[in-house]
Amino acid sequence: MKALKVDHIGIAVKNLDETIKFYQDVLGLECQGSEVVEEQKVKVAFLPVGDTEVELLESTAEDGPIAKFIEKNGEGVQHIAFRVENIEEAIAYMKSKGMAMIDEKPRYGAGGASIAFVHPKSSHRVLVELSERK
Ligand SMILES: C[C@@H](C(=O)O)C(=O)SCCNC(=O)CCNC(=O)[C@H](O)C(C)(C)COP(=O)(O)OP(=O)(O)OC[C@H]1O[C@@H](n2cnc3c(N)ncnc32)[C@H](O)[C@@H]1OP(=O)(O)O
Ligand SMILES: [Co+2]
Repeated sequence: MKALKVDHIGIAVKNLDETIKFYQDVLGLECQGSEVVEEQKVKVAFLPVGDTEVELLESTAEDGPIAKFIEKNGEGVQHIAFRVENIEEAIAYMKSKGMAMIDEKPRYGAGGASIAFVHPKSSHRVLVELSERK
């Protein structure tokens, strides 16, 4: 298994529209659209930069992972997503290396990706997302 690239950097924000303005006006990025991902209780916006993307995440529910993260830490980088060739193989490989998987089966990710999270306790306190895109 080899991570192919940084697919995106996930940033927890309180207000999507306000934060998008910063990335557009100050960093010159363009928002490629937004999507509600019910399963993760988030509304996401993607802003491509080079061959990767910034993923802005606003919570849609008080008990969602982004709401909890902001409650504890405030806004900021919440996860890093690595692109993998085959998500099932990547999950199996991670498990063989003793990683604690939050998701043992692929879940739906924004834009139709297949994703799985590795628990930060296994990955030196960085929440790692694995992402396969067809
Ligand atoms: C739409 C999709 C996409 O890209 O397509 C997305 O990205 S969705 C992105 C949003 N979805 C997700 O994040 C789903 C996966 N995340 C989760 O299941 C959860 O957020 C967990 C990562 C398990 C954390 O849950 P919770 O806060 O309830 O756990 P906890 O308070 O017991 O925390 C356990 C330990 O992990 C640490 N911890 C918690 N969140 C962390 C984070 N984001 N980065 C690094 N460390 C983190 C805590 O400080 C704590 O450390 P200590 O024990 O040392 O105090
Ligand atoms: Co993500």
